[in-house]
Amino acid sequence: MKETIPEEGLEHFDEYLQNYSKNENHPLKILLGFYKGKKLQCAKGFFWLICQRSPVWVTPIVTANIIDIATNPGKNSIQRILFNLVIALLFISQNAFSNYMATKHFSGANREIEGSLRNALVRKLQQLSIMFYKEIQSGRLQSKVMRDVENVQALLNQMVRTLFFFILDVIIASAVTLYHSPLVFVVFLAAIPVAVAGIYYFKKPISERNRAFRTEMESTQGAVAEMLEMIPVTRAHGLQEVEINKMQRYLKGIMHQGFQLDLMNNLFGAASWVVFQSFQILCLAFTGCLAVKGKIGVGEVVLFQTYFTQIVGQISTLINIYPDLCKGMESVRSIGDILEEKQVEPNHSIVPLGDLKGNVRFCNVDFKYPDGERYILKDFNLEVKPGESIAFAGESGTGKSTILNLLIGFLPPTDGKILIDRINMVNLDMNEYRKQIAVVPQNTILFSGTIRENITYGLENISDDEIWSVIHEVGLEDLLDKMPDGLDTPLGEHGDRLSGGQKQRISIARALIRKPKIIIFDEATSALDSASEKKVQEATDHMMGKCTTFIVAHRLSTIRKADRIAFIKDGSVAEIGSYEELMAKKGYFYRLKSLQE
Ligand SMILES: Nc1ncnc2c1ncn2[C@@H]1O[C@H](COP(=O)(O)OP(=O)(O)OP(=O)(O)O)[C@@H](O)[C@H]1O
Repeated sequence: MKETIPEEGLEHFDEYLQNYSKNENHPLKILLGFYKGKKLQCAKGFFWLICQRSPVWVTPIVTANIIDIATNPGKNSIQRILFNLVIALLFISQNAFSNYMATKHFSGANREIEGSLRNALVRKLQQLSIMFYKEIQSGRLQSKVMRDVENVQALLNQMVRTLFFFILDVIIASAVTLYHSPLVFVVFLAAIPVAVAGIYYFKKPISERNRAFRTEMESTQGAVAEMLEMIPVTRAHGLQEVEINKMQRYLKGIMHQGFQLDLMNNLFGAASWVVFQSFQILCLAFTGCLAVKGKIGVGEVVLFQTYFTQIVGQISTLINIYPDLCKGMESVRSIGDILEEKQVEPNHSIVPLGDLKGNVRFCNVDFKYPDGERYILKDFNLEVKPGESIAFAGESGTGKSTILNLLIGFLPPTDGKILIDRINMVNLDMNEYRKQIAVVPQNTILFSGTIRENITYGLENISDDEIWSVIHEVGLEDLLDKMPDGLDTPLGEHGDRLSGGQKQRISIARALIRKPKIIIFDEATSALDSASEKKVQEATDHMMGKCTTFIVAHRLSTIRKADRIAFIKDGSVAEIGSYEELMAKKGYFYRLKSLQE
């Protein structure tokens, strides 16, 4: 049997954000909010759940009837027993089908919520500012997208069935008991406050220990991701034991918090078992006494006992899954940390940019990192004309990469403004702007696709000729000749099969194929040998004049051909001019250049 989830799509992003902001700090309300728009599906699911559960309510009545008939045989006893048997069999036999139908409706809804939640997280992660990522380990985020959403999905599945069955069982058992004996009903009622008191007493410590455990898991996941990234460095320096010891500290943390959580969960489970088993046996003794006194029949003793066992069973299940419910609620909060995160990259999109020409102007820009103490840029002014190439030079840490990040819009100026084609950057649609620029970052980032996919990343309908043209520009023909499937050769994770220089040239090819109006090279030639550097240098020189080019390079010889070089010192431009002019001036640039020779 193959069923599919009704395709409503996974796009519930705005709805989920509203759900979180409206029901702040109420995970249960947030959970119910996920079912918005799924009322019909839930109603159908509940109908089938009632059918599925019905044998549990009917069989005790049938059992009691048969026992009563057997202990007091009379006219038509066999027929009456057979009639009860048929009724019971009818209810029992439909259970498999109704179970399937209930699962189909609820699992469909819950899996869709699971997918939509992950989709909402992915969308939000794509909106958060680059600064947010500098502050949080990626492993923690992975844990939220995968593990926390899985916990919420498990919670939804458990919540629906267990809570619904509990409520129905209590109602049916109470109604039938009340009908047969109000006195026994009162004994039944006494179990409820005991359950509530138990949950109330254990609620806080279980929640706290769940939170501590979840935080510990997130930290460890972050540390594992970091350890994996560091493996080549660790191995190269023979620091395996240092890393193992570092990881052991995290693992001990999980061990400790997990142990505390297990103790609390089990104490809770055991305490409730003792209380309810005692209740059950008391109930049996009580109804037994009533039967001895002739107030109720033997069949009714069995009926009450079965119902009471059911209610106790349901309460025990509820109590046993309570820690899981807490874990799920904690995950609802954890997902909220991302969905409610305020560090979203602003994108006002007030003024249309149209075709970018490439005029860039920094007007009195001040910049300070949110957690930084000093201004990296102070009263920074610079105008770059379309097609001009400008290189930034200066000592390490003077803010060259920061200027490029401001230009990409990763960082907002603390004061002052950046004009792009005379439009203040804060009023631009950043996606429209960034589609017309290209960046070759300091650290090359490749993914596990093919060479073709890595070069054309995100672009469609790019011909082989266009790809080959940029491959020639960056001098990658030699590499392609050696690749078994040419452009369609997979690169392995992060392009690990390539040399640093080859990776960097692919990164440059990715920038060039976009035919950008502004191109930004952040030390793009730093990992290249002299032969590759020459080829890249030619490609860079080729780009100069075609589009506005910004370059940061430590090797000052590589920026020789730039139209102007701006020497950055104390947060602003200390010197500006062509290579020859700055060398002739014998100022800061000249001195730095002389140090490199
Ligand atoms: N996220 C951050 N938070 C606080 N300070 C930062 C952050 N990133 C960078 N800085 C600081 O800002 C200053 C400028 O950094 P930037 O990377 O722009 O310098 P740079 O001139 O490109 O250096 P280099 O030539 O060594 O690459 C440095 O002192 C650095 O420590």
